Amino acid sequence: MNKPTHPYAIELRGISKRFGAVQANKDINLQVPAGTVHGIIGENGAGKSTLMSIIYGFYEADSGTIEIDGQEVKIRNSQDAIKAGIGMVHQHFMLVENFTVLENVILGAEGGTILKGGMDAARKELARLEQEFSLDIDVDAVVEDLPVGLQQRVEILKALYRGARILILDEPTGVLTPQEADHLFRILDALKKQGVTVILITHKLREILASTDNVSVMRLGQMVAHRETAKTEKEELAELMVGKKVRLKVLKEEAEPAEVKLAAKNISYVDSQGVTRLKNINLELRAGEIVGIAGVSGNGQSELLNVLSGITPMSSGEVHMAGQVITPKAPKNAAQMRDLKMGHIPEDRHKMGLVTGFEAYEAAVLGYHNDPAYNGKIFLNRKAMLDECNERMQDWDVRPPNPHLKTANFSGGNQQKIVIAREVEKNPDVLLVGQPTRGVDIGAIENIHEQIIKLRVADKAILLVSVELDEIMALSDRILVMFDGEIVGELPASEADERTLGLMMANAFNEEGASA
Ligand SMILES: Nc1ncnc2c1ncn2[C@@H]1O[C@H](COP(=O)(O)OP(=O)(O)OP(=O)(O)O)[C@@H](O)[C@H]1O
Repeated sequence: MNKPTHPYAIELRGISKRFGAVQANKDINLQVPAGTVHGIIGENGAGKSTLMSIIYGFYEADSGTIEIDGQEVKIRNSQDAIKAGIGMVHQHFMLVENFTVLENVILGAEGGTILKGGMDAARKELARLEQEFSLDIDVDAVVEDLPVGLQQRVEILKALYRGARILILDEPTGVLTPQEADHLFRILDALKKQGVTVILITHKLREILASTDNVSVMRLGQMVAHRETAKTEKEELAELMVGKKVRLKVLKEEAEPAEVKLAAKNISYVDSQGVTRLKNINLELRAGEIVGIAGVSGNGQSELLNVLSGITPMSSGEVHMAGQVITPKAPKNAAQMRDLKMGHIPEDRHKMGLVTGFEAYEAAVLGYHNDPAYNGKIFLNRKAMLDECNERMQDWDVRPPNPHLKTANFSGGNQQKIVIAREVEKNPDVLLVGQPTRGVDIGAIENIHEQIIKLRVADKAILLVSVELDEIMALSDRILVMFDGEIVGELPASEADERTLGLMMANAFNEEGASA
């Protein structure tokens, strides 16, 4: 890798971007020293993604300049960004699942390594990069067979193959196990040693403190602070982001679980391809307890939430709830489960929680539109819906508090607040919660966690699925671990730690336990 030729790999001056009434970026200045890891933090809607989209050419700034290695560049699209040596690893991977790693990496790559040297040259270059940065990838593996952590490394390889010297990672650890996240940070370290500059967007201050050299803080579209990481701490960063002191710990009393509110007995689910996704799941949720489900994404957690919430019919087994026995022969759909007082915060807010073309006040009653509160004589009572939406936006600090804004145009965290508020405010007896704080900032996490604890205090039964082990450990009273469609272990939260859970999630506990 070439030695940096300028102290700043990238420098932004006076970048502004407006979307209608929203000033998403305002006069942003940023200097990222070459060969460093630079964190960008900020609340939901602070403008981080907009800024990165400008650097990567998805949006053009209204004003301001971008310099790479001291040279001003015009970035009108992602091809320009790639030419300027910028690579981006998105939250949602952009890989062709049934292609191999090699095919994915060379797909669409410009410059014609393939043309000049054929596949062999491409393979050689990949092997070099793969080794240089300890990526640990088999370039002939088919992407769909790879766990998420490896798919992410394929994205990194793809960017490096295209000559990236500045790599932007947007919330990279959201879907990783702790072990995969550790590996990612080792890779970032290797990148840095080779002179690559990394920009890391994350809501996790622990990651910022552990892996960055400098950190910049955004609030309400502006860059409000820059800090050398070694000279700051979690509390200061949280306060800079939110503009006030933030409690970083969940406060809760000892649980006093009461009667069983939901019991799943021997549930199995075989999908339309004939693949068994859930195997003999047995679990009970009691009033006044939070049961956490830990697991690497894709091990049946989503299917479990879908089956329990009535979205997907189970293949065998029974669910007992509110005096009803639900079986494959006597199923209940999602609306009927809602009538039994089940709330569901789905994992994927885009696909299942919202209709992104709807305005916020419409999305705020999705699934509850038959509620008499919103029912006019012929049409829905728009005023009642708007009033309620306005009130909830205040209570849940949704930004901007505009019930007419299309849900697609809220930042990820604010979309999440709209969904959670809708489900929690209906006061369910049983609440299924999937990834409640994915992509949500520290202030909003505090609020969401408080609400979930309040429901527990009010004797609700809560099933929490999250890839965030901190969250599972902080909120749950009991933790179940899922692997390959089965519950492979259970621990009281008081006995759980990250390493133990991480190993159980990889179903490696016994082997490592034996060798430790
Ligand atoms: N295409 C768009 N049209 C209208 N408004 C937008 C658009 N994209 C972003 N915004 C608004 O710009 C502001 C900044 O959003 P942005 O996504 O950059 O924030 P963020 O800091 O990345 O948030 P998060 O952490 O939730 O991802 C928000 O108020 C958002 O609603």
